[in-house]
Order: sequence, then C-alpha cells, then structure tokens
Amino acid sequence: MTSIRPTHTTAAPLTDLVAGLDLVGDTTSPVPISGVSLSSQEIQPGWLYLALPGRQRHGAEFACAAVDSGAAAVLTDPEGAGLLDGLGVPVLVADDVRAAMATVSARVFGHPSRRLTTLGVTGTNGKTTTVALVKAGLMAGGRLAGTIGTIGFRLGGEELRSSRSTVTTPESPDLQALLAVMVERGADAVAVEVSSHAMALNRVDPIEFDVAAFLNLGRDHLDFHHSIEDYFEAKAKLFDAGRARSSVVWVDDGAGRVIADRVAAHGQSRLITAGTGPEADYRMSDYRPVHPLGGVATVTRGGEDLTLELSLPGVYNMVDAVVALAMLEAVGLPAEAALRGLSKAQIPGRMQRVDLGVGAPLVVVDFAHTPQAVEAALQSLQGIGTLITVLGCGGDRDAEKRPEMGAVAARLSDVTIITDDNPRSEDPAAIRAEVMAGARAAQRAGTQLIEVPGRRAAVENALQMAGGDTVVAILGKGHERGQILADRTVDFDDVEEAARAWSRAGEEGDPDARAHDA
Ligand SMILES: CC(=O)N[C@H]1[C@@H](OP(=O)(O)OP(=O)(O)OC[C@H]2O[C@@H](n3ccc(=O)[nH]c3=O)[C@H](O)[C@@H]2O)O[C@H](CO)[C@@H](O)[C@@H]1O[C@H](C)C(=O)N[C@@H](C)C(=O)N[C@H](CCC(=O)O)C(=O)O
Ligand SMILES: Nc1ncnc2c1ncn2[C@@H]1O[C@H](COP(=O)(O)OP(=O)(O)OP(=O)(O)O)[C@@H](O)[C@H]1O
Ligand SMILES: N[C@H](CCC[C@H](N)C(=O)O)C(=O)O
Repeated sequence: MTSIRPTHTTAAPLTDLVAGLDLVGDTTSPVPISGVSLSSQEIQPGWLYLALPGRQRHGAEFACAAVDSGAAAVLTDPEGAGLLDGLGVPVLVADDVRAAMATVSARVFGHPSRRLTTLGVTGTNGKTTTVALVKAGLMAGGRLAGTIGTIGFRLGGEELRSSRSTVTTPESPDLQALLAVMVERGADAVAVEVSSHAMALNRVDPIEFDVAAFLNLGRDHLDFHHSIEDYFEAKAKLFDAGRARSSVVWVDDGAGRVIADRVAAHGQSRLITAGTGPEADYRMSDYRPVHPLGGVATVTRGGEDLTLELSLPGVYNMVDAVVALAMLEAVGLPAEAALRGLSKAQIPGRMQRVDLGVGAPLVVVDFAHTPQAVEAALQSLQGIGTLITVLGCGGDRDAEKRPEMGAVAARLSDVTIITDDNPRSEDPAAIRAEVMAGARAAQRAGTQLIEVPGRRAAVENALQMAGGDTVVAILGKGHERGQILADRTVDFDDVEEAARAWSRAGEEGDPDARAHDA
C-alpha cells in the first residue's frame, strides 16, 4: 500500500511552485512537477523528491534512487545538499526545508484546503474524539465530511487506506494530497487532528483553518519536545494570527486560558470560549450520566439553553462534545443538526461497545493508555456491574506510567487482568511486572488481580469470568488492528477478540452460571 494521491494533478513549473520561497539552487528551472513525496520508493516520473532527515538516515541518501524512479527535481536542506553530487536534475536547498515543503505541497495540489471547510483540533487528550464528533455533526447537517487523525483517514463512511495512516497528522505532502483526494471525491469539509509534532514540523502550513480548537494540555511527548513549555508552545502556534479564522478554546484548562488571552490580544481570529464558568461563551452545566454508556448536559450559549445528549459515557467526552458544538456553529452548522449528529456519534476504539447479543456482559474497548485515560474510562464504568478490566502497557514507551496505570486499574476494578499491549522490543513479562507492581500496591480487599501472558488469553479469561451483569473494559489498544511484537506485527483487534472469546465461552458453559464468580 502506498500513500494516497489524487487521480489528477495538473503539472506546474518548478519556478511557480517555489516562487517567493527562501531557497537557493536551481530556482529558475521551469521543469514541470506533477507530484511530491518524501519517499524515493513512492516517486513517480515528474515528481519532486523531498529529501529530509529522518530518524536513521538522511533522505538525500536516497536521492539517486528517486531520480532513477523519475524524480524531476529534489528539495533538501543544507545537510542534504552536502550529500548530493551530480544528480542531473535541479536541486533546491532551503534552510527551513519543512516550511518550504509545506508551501510547495499545497501549491502542487492547488491548495485543496481552500475548497473545504477546515476544522482543526489540538490538545493532549480528546483530539480523536472531538474530530469524530465534529464529523458526526457535519454529516447530520448534510455535509460530506472527511477526518484525518490517529484512527486513520475517512471520508463519509469510507476509509481511505494509506501506508501513512498510523500517524496523527501526516507530513505536509501526504496531508495536502489527502485533502486533494477528498476534494476530488466531493467532500466539502474536513476535520483534522493537529498534533504538537505537526505544529513543530510545519505539517499544516499554510492552511488557514476555518476554525481551530484547543482542548487541554497534559504531560506527553517529552521525548520529542524538550520541556512542557516547548510542548505547549508547539500547540499554541495553531492559534497564532493567520492560522484560524475562529478559535474555540476550553478555558477550564490553564493552558487554554493563556491561549484565549493570546487570541484576544492579536485579534486576528474570532475567539469563542467554552468551559464550565459563567464567562464561557459555551457554558456546560448539569452533566448527568445516562447508563450504561451515555450522558446529557446543558449548554448555555447566547442566553439560550441547549440540551446536549451523547451516546458516549464520561464527562470528558461531554467536554469534547461542547467544543465540537462550538466549532460546528462557528462554521455555520445549525445547532439542531449539530445536536442530532452528536447525540448518536460512535467512535472506533473509544468507549466502543462490543455487541454480543442478549444476556451478554457489557464489553467496552477503549484506547486509554495513560493513567489519566484509564482513570477516566473506568470512572465512567462505575456502578453498572462487576467491573473486569484487561490492560497492559506498550513497550518502548514511557515506562513511568506502567505502575500508575496498574494502580488506577486495581483501584477502580473488581477484577484486574494484567496482560500485554504492544511489547515491541521489550520483554513482555518485564513490562507486566512493572504494571503488576503498581496494581498490587493499590489493590483493595475483596478484589482480584491476575496476570495473564498473551492478550488473547487475557481477553478469553475475562469473558469466561463474565456474565450478564458484568462490565468488561479492554483498555489500551482501542482501534488498533495489529499487535507489535519483537520482530513482527500480528493481526489483533480487541473488538474481534472479545466477540470470539464470548462465543467460545458460550460453547464451554452456561454464561449465567459463570456470573459473579469473579
Ligand atoms: C517515527 C519517525 O519519527 N518518523 C519520521 C522519520 O521517518 P524514518 O525514521 O522512517 O526515516 P528514515 O528511515 O531515517 O529515512 C529518512 C528519509 O528517507 C526516506 N527514505 C528512506 C528509505 C528509502 O528507501 N527511501 C527514502 O526516501 C524516508 O521517507 C525519510 O523521509 O523521518 C521522516 C522524515 O523527516 C518523517 O516524516 C517521519 O515522521 C513520521 C510521519 C512519524 O510518524 N513521526 C512521528 C514522530 C510523529 O509525527 N508522531 C506524531 C504523534 C502524535 C501523537 O501521538 O499524539 C504524529 O503527529 O503522528
Ligand atoms: N477533554 C478531555 N479531557 C481530558 N481527557 C480526555 C478528554 N477527552 C478525552 N480524554 C481522554 O483521552 C483519551 C484519548 O482520547 P482521544 O483518543 O480522543 O485523544 P487524542 O488526543 O486523539 O489522543 P491520541 O493521539 O493518543 O489518540 C480518552 O480515552 C480519555 O480518557
Ligand atoms: N500513539 C501512542 C499509542 C500507544 C497505544 C498503546 N497501545 C501502546 O502501544 O503503548 C504511541 O504509539 O505511543
């Protein structure tokens, strides 16, 4: 599978594509360019090869291969230029190669974002949820909407499959191409998750969003950003002058208040605040859970009270929905359509109910993979029935969170089954031991704590214990379709595994007899 590209792209002279950019090299070459790519393996004849540094190698090392595949020119940075010699095609060099790449990519595809209503969402938690909620509202209003983010790329009900769909925000050549594909297929709106990486690495330049939203700031990605301040500033860039015509900001969050003040100070974007305080333009109040998996709240805006219903549990999802509602109204969607769409929205791998039929336990698959997210997910499942939680932690990721995740799960569950997530290069048993240590320390009397190597076995174990009045929470992998082991990725889907485990459990005995045994 390769990256997605539109069927038709009109070739433009290289000179036009780089006009006004701060570049050196063959800037006057009129060679026609009909596409762009960061990968030599995807280059087609007549495309521009973007030779950027990666984690292991510099893209310039693959420039010869790109030219062999038909690259008509190469854009690189000064380090890359030093690696190139006698390529036989024009070479352009930019100090800020990512900014140049973003502009050239938008131009190659004819600035597709200008033909779409664009909605961007940033924040540490809730981007995927908010983007999906925004899409549900747009679709209810009769708009054909696309989404770009962690759970992939979609247009209406269709998944746009791409080799690059494991990112949150694609690199600018892939993002612009994806927007062009959406335009080509009749989309009129797109909701984009904007990660901090995206802002730091110029991925959404030079898009001017119709509306951008800020949700919250938590600790994350400190392996990439040098400090929490650095991480915040990356996200805050989405609210600089010229980035968005309207800005929706959740001001209960301290970082949100800083952003709101900045937007008010530069005055180049319409500021819309959302929160629980009386000063918020969209004020959320009176949240009530609707069991088993829903909620309702009042949203007051412009002196009017609206009732916002959701088929997702937890106040955090309602927060995302209030932000989504404000975004939808900012782009002119009637409140009635927005509320209707939001009320039914479901999100793959986010508090997703696995339909197992009558008499089955309530099984929920969620992507919670931080202590905060595990807590939020499990809090929203309290008081429904005996709660069995299955969770593990990913390898090659922040190890400090492991005991914390184990502790939260043990504190909030009747049965906690510790198993594997994506072990990657680490020893799964060692990861489980770290999670178990936290869980053991937090275990309450009368609850069970079990370690089960192998995620499939753990899910089976949980479903064998479960009965009609049990809730099973399978956390950490959500929408993921594979499990990353040391040397390979195997097919693995928590929703399918749960369904299979339930039917297998049914074959092995009477479910009613199994209830409560936990
Ligand atoms: C994991 C990671 O950091 N990947 C980045 C890295 O790719 P890489 O390590 O595979 O690159 P490499 O193997 O060193 O090769 C260097 C370059 O040569 C090219 N190449 C390589 C081999 C070849 O045969 N031909 C060829 O052209 C590669 O396409 C690459 O551009 O260098 C590339 C060029 O700079 C980046 O595009 C790429 O970002 C990808 C999109 C990525 O996933 N980045 C992560 C860090 C990211 O952005 N994550 C956030 C997560 C947000 C969240 O979790 O909230 C996101 O927004 O997705
Ligand atoms: N408004 C919010 N405030 C705090 N936590 C939230 C909020 N919205 C969602 N969350 C938590 O964040 C978790 C991840 O939600 P979601 O996938 O929508 O976020 P994300 O920003 O896309 O994160 P990721 O990039 O890791 O997927 C949820 O399971 C929930 O626990
Ligand atoms: N975007 C996150 C997702 C983690 C999901 C969890 N299943 C894991 O593997 O830790 C990451 O790659 O760190």
